Amino acid sequence: MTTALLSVSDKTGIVEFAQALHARGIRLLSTGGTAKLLAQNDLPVTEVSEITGFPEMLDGRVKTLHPRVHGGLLARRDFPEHMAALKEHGIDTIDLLIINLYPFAQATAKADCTLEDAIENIDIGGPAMLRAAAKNWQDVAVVIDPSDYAQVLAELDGAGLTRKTKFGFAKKVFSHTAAYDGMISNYLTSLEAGAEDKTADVPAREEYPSVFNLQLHKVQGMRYGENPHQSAAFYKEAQVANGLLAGWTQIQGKELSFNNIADADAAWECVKAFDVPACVIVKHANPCGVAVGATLLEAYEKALKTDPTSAFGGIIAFNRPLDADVVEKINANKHFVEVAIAPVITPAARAAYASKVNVRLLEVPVSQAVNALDFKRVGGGMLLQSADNVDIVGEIKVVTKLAPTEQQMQDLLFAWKVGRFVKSNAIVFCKDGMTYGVGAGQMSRLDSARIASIKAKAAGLSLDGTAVASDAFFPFRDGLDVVVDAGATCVIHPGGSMRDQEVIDAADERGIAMVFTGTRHFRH
Ligand SMILES: NC(=O)c1ncn([C@@H]2O[C@H](COP(=O)(O)O)[C@@H](O)[C@H]2O)c1NC=O
Repeated sequence: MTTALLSVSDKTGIVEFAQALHARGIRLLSTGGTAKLLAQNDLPVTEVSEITGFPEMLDGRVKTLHPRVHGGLLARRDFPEHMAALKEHGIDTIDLLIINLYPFAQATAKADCTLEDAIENIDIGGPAMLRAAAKNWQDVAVVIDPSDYAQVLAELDGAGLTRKTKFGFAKKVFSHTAAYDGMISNYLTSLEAGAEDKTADVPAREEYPSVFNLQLHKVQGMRYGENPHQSAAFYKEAQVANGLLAGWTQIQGKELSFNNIADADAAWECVKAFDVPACVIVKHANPCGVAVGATLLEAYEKALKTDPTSAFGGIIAFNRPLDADVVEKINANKHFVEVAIAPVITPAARAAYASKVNVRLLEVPVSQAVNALDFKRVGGGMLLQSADNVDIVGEIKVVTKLAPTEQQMQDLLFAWKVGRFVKSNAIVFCKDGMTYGVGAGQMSRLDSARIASIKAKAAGLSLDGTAVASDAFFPFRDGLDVVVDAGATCVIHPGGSMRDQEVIDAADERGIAMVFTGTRHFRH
């Protein structure tokens, strides 16, 4: 390896890396700003303009777009005719390319970014060199990630960069340029009509671009998908926001399955919604026990009471560090869980779980972060929407003669929070920071109401004095009658039905308190 070309926008670590290359006898070529920085640090550097015979021009739009650069990158060293062409035209080979591109993402994230600014931040020469070098990966190593600098130096000190490393770098490059172009496409196709006539303005943008590009990185292949005859793999975003499930650290247990991950996400999203110690137990993507308490132990014991039968083999999530006392209780209850999730699993809790080798333990930092967009696959298409991450929009309105007491209001708000994480139609009975009955995923709200009360009875729980949340309005009074017959004394739902008055009259007639939220929380 004799010659390296360095051309970076983000100059972090570049001086040290260039020093290390120089110390290994590698000649340094570089573009304007990068070359200047290297020279300031006493490194002998040849400017690209010296070898092209052209100054960098057009405000940097043309720097490296020249046969002396691209010939040096693209010539196959094992093709005599390629090498002869280089010799004929006096072109030297370039063996190592170190690049990062104009920061389009950072530029367009700024509130005052005009269309002109955005366009100027589209790198042209960089991707061209990246693609050239990556295409010729057998002869040229191309490094875009500063975290790879150390590996490059280590391999240079050995037998030279391996084919595996160079091919890995080439794959990384094409994924990177695909993501870079995807980002540009998302930006440009989100501009509102007429942006092209006002390039000096900050352009108005549609929420959803006309072409949507998304890049995901494979985390793991899976033994199977939702069912054993389905294949599956798990992918995640390049940058997972702190607090989202995909940022998990697995402490113990077998590999997570497709259903484990889907259910873990449901449990984690629900438990994160609470700001006091909380426990959520999920089965088949629905909470079958949710509770808050003064301690996690109390929250766990309450959550388990809702539906101990369904809780067996479920996914359990906590929003506070999980300590040994809770794990010991889980073990004493012979409560088998597939996955346990918490922001921290203390060494004592890990020790208490150590003998249950099949239980997957995940740590995920707690935060209020949610996915910016929610996706749902349909045949030949994809639905995109923003996250359903509001508890209540607007004011809660008491619509009955009877207003809820302070305690009832607390129970109603708890039930409403839980209801957001229950598949529609959702009916949730709650009291004292705990779910008493969960009716999920029924085609009729009436059936969800009936199922919730049947399940509560099966768990030996009385629904007397409970608060009920319904994820959408009661279209008729019948659903309301079912929950009041079961023992509920207050109800929260969005309202907005044609027959609101019929339902309000029914609530008054039955002597319960009812509030409207004005917000619906369907979940499919
Ligand atoms: N136009 C070109 O020929 C060209 N060649 C390299 N660049 C980019 O220029 C940047 C480095 O510039 P400088 O070394 O002048 O700070 C890199 O992000 C590199 O990707 C170019 N700039 C943009 O297209």
